[in-house]
Amino acid sequence: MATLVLLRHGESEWNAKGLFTGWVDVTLSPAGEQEARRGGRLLVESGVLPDVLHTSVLSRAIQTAELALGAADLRWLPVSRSWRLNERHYGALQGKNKAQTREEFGDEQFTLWRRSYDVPPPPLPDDDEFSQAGDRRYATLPPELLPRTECLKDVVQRMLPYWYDRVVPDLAAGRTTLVVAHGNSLRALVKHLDGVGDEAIAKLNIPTGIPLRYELDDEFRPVKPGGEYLDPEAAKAAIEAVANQGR
Ligand SMILES: O=C(O)[C@@H](CO)OP(=O)(O)O
Repeated sequence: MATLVLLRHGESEWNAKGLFTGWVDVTLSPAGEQEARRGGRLLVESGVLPDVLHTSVLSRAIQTAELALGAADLRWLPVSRSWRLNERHYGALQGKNKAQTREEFGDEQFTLWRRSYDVPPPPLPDDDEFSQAGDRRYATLPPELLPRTECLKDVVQRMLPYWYDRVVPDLAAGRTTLVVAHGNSLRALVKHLDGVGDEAIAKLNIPTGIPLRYELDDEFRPVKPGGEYLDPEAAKAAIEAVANQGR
């Protein structure tokens, strides 16, 4: 049996403005910083003390982990970071306002781009101001792996190698493992863990800043499907708010 804790970063500056973010490297809003610290306090109050940390290479996840672990007096934890835990690349929607996009393209197309399993938005040109084509943090990534857009299926495919090769070994060694990542990279991981269907995953949303604990069996599958938010009431309201973004 092993304990896995998933934490979506706190509210970012672009979450607050209602913009599609993806791989754009925005920082936390002041409210997001508070959420991150509260996430750390929830870990302590629930007696869930991680031994290791995994994050994406995006600042909002790194900041969240630092603030949460600071609040839990666990800044010293060993850490591993990977682009494979990054948010879904949102293609040509990066930098666009969600409500305006919904108005311009209609609810069906908006929902398809935002929550369908296998329909990616149009690709983002490399010369776009919100492109990551020249970003140093991806310089060692083979060019064919650097996405220009992704659907959730693509995220599952690029995230799973990191899960099997880097996270599972920590769990197998009995380490309580904290993964701090993003709305859609965590949806991809939850889809895998809980075996959520391609249709049903459209309805699954992850709130910012509230740790989600999973006890995993010897095959690294949840003992209790869906896991357990450390603040279930707050999670319920926040999940609803994520679902309604752009409306
Ligand atoms: O903009 C994004 O990158 C994500 C997460 O904030 O948005 P959504 O929840 O709409 O997929």
